Amino acid sequence: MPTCPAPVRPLDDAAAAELTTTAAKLLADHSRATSLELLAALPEACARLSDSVRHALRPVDTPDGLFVLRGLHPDDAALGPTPGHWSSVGDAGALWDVVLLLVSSLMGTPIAWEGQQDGRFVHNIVPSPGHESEQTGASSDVLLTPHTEDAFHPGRAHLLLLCCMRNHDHIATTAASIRRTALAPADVEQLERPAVPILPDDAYEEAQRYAGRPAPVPALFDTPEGLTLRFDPAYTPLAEADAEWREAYRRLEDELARVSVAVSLEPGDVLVVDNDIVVHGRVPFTARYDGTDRWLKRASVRVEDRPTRPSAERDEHGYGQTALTAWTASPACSIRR
Ligand SMILES: O=C(O)CCC(=O)C(=O)O
Ligand SMILES: [Fe+2]
Repeated sequence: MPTCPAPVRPLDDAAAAELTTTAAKLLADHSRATSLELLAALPEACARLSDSVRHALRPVDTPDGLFVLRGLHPDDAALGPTPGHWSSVGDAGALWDVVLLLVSSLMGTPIAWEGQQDGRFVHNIVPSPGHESEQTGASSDVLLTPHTEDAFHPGRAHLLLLCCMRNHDHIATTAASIRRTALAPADVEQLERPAVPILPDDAYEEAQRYAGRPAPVPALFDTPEGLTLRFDPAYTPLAEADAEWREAYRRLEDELARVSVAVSLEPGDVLVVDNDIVVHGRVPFTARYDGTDRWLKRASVRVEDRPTRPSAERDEHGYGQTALTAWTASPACSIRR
């Protein structure tokens, strides 16, 4: 896999300063990055940002289905030690939560899940003791298998944003674009057929207990701009599919592996991934557990009215999970802060 394969969108010093100053002011006005009032203030704050920031955050515009925004510079010492678990992050790196929320809001609407990381709109991805072999962001020893983020749910993000706080060991995120694959038309046709469901991943304990019948979903969808995909083999009961579908799925996995790139994020980099075009994962690594581990902040963004998904998704139950959106999130929602 090539090591520096993603299109880089540079952010000049003035644009970077604009984002961090705006974020610092929002944080000073609302005291916490998790404040609902801060979320509600994001659109107005974004409206005041310059064209050069806006230009850097134009939609993903290549078949790579991703880009790296480069030019932000977190102060490693000021961040403090990498927490050992998302639940102990507290306010660490809160300025970067707000920067990421601003970047997200320029591209769409940030979303959160009540059932994940306490309903926070910015998740912290850190290796955690006891979780080394899971298929979640908290793992380390295992390859995090390429997946569509929140593939089990019709309300999943259109864009996934990963902002790097720290990555001393240059641990790569992997990314594979369906638009770079060369599948036979017969395989595409097979995989456009809803054969098996995608089940909630281990980050959603409540959804995993949902009693409703899972709906079979297609892995591929044809759009005027090209194919999109919904893919999470680790949570797909492949044995329930017929042989033809399974074989086509295996060839899809092989093609995605063939075109996969490894993106090692530097502190301050924001990787923007189109969740309809690209599956992402992470290479295995040995966690340090000494306060200097890799640390990413993650946001999920909806971009409404994109013709990238089959309309049948609207009838799915989503295993009882509902995405909360930043502008309409209100204290009535049971977000714990
Ligand atoms: O650690 C990474 O690079 C990616 C982890 C992941 O899949 C995620 O945060 O959604
Ligand atoms: Fe992921």
